[in-house]
Amino acid sequence: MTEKKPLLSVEDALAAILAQARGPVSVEDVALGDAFGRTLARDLAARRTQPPKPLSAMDGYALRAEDANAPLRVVGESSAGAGFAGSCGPGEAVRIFTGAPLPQGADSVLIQEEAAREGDVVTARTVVAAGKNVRLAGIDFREGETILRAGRRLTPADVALAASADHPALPVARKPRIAVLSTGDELVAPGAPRGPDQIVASNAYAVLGLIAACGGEARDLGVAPDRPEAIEAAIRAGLGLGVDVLVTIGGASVGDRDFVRGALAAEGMALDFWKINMKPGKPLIHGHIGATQVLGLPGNPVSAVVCGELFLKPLIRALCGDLVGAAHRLEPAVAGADLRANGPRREFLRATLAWRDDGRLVATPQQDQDSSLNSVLARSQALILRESDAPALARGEKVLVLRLTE
Ligand SMILES: Nc1nc2c(c(=O)[nH]1)N[C@H]1C(S)=C(S)[C@@H](COP(=O)(O)OP(=O)(O)OC[C@H]3O[C@@H](n4cnc5c(N)ncnc54)[C@H](O)[C@@H]3O)O[C@H]1N2
Ligand code: MOO
Repeated sequence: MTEKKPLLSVEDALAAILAQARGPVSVEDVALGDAFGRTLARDLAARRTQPPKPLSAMDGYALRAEDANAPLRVVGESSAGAGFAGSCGPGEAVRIFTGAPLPQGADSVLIQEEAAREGDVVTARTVVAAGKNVRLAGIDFREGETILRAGRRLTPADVALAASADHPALPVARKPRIAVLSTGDELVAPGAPRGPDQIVASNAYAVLGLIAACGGEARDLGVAPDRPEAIEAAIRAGLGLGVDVLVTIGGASVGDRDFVRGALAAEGMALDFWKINMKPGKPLIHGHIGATQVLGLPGNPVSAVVCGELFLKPLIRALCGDLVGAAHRLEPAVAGADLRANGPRREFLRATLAWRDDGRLVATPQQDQDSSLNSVLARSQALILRESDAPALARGEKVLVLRLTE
C-alpha cells in the first residue's frame, strides 16, 4: 500500500508563494493625491524642518517668562504666515496667534484666557513657565530625517506627513498587474441570458475587488468554457498582457471536467504545489509560467475568496514590497458559540464580529459553513482559524481570527 503524502500546510504554501514573488515590481512616481494605499518604494527623507522655527501653540501673548509677574507693554503682533519683524524686549509682549512665529526675545506664550488687557498693556493672571505654549523648531521632524520607510503601505496620515515634508510626489511600487480567468460551462455573466443548467458567474467580482483593495491592477479575462483548448487560449491571452500574476478560478479539483491544471501545464507552467491542508480551499494550484506567477483558485465561491484572502492578498502585498502586509494577521477573539472538534484539515470558519462591552472581540461562527454560500460569506467579517484536529471548544473560549477585506 502506498502511503498518502501529507498535504502542504497553509504556512508552507504561503511561504512558497512569497518565495516566488518576483517583487518588488518597478517603481513609479505618483502625485500625493494618488498616493494613499500605495506602497512606498524607497525610504523618504524630510526636505524641510517642521516647524521651521519656534511657533506659538496658542492664541495669546508672546513674552519673556521672567517678566510675566509685572504688566507688559504690547509692542506688535505675530500671526501665522506673518511674524513680528521686531523683537520682544524686557517688559514687552507681542500679541500672537496659534501657529505664528515666536518673536525674537520671547520664550513663552501666555494664553489670552489668562491675560488681562487694557489698551497697550497686558497683565498675566497666572505664572508663566519658560517655554510654555511654544513648539520648538524641528519637534515634528528635521530636514534629512527619514520619515517613512520603503515597503510601507501609505496611510492617509503618511501622505500628510510626506506633504508636510515638502514632497509633491512619492516613489511607489507600480500596481502589480493581475489577470483573472473564470472557467466553467455553467457560468454566464450577470444579466445575460442563461440556459436551464447555468448559473451566474460571481467569483471574479470578489477576486477583482480583493485585488483592487490590496493595491493591484486587475484585468478580467471573462469566462472560458470547460474545454482544454479554450482554457489554454484564455491563459495565453492573459500572459500576453504581461501580467505579474495569473489567477484562475474553478476547474482545480479532480473531476473529469477540471481542466485548469492540465491547461496551465500545456502552457508551460512549472507546478509548485497543488492541494493544501485547508478547508475550504484544498485544491489550490500554484506555479509559474516564465515571469508570471500562477494561482489557481478553487471554484466554490467561498473557497475562492478564502484562498484569495490567505494567498493572493499576501502575494500582492509582497509584489509591492510590503512584507509586513504579506503576513497573515491573526487576532485574538472569544468564540460567540460552541465549536465542534475539527477534522484533519485546518479550517477557516466564516464568522461575524462584534465587540463586547469590556472591549473583547467576539467571533461567532455562521451556522452553515458550506463553501458554496455567497450569502453567508457576505454576512461574515472574519474567519475563525481551527487547527487540524483541534478539540471542541466552548463559547467564551479564546480563538484566533483573520479579518476579511472590506
Ligand atoms: N471527488 C472530489 N470532489 C471534489 C473535491 C475532491 O477532493 N474530490 N474537492 C472539492 C473541493 S474541496 C472543492 S473547493 C471543489 C473545487 O473544485 P473546482 O476548483 O474544480 O471548482 P469547479 O468544479 O469548477 O466549481 C465548483 C463549484 O463552484 C461553482 N463555480 C465555479 N466557478 C464559479 C464562478 N466563477 N462563479 C460562481 N460559481 C462558480 C461551480 O459552479 C461549482 O458549483 O471541488 C470539490 N470536489
Ligand atoms: O475545500 Mo473546498 O475548498 O471544501 O470547498
